[in-house]
Amino acid sequence: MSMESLKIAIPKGRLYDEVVKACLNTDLLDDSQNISKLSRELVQEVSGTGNLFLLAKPADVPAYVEHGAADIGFTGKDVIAEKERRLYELLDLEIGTCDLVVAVPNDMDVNTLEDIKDNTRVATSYPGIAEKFFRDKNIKAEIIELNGSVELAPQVDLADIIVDITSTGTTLRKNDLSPIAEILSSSVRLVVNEASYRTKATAIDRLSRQLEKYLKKTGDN
Ligand SMILES: Nc1ncnc2c1ncn2[C@@H]1O[C@H](COP(=O)(O)OP(=O)(O)OP(=O)(O)O)[C@@H](O)[C@H]1O
Ligand SMILES: O=P(O)(O)OC[C@H]1O[C@H](OP(=O)(O)OP(=O)(O)O)[C@H](O)[C@@H]1O
Repeated sequence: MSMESLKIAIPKGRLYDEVVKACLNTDLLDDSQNISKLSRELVQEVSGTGNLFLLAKPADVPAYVEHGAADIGFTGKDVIAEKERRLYELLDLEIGTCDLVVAVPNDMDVNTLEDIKDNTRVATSYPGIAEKFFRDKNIKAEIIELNGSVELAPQVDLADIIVDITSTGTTLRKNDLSPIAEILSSSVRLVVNEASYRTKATAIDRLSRQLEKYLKKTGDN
């Protein structure tokens, strides 16, 4: 049976290997149809299927999907939640798991959210999520947007506290920070363009079922 071909936005950084591994268990890709991030080609056509893999920054995957440059995409819930978008979130792949937390310097006298004073400066790469979180808690925070190495900011007095990802906890620990609240727990999700889900429903539903089967198989082990 010939399937509709799909444009698939995938994250080219740390999530790449696990996302490709999941795709290898679907019609999107098989072992003989290699894609490679080492080639530096950001659009890669898969032989035989007409599927196109787009290698994007994880935070940009939702934009490619929302605007229809990609039919579907794989990326972290953290970056999906950062901005309100018109797209469907179809599946949790349970890979790339990490937590978005509020963390404070160990020598700061703050143990819970209630201890945070008004006008506290918060460094984060998630200004949308952080803004909303503190607003909902009636805490007046001043958000300072950074693109990475957020744990550095409190050490040089650019910010008082941070909102950032933690996974093993090493980066927080090595920078004398402790988490005091979890904002969201993240993992890789399959997201789908709204129009593509109407015009390519057969291929997308089939893919979703294959991924679910793969998840069940890996979960059982
Ligand atoms: N320590 C971690 N452990 C597991 N998953 C993580 C961790 N940190 C981030 N992630 C997930 O991976 C995504 C970021 O991936 P990656 O680090 O490749 O992108 P990036 O932030 O654009 O990095 P860079 O700017 O270094 O290319 C996050 O959005 C999150 O979903
Ligand atoms: O709990 P850990 O296992 O230490 O992981 C957490 C770190 O991983 C990510 O950083 P990344 O390596 O992507 O660098 P970045 O700070 O430039 O985003 C995240 O932003 C944390 O800094």
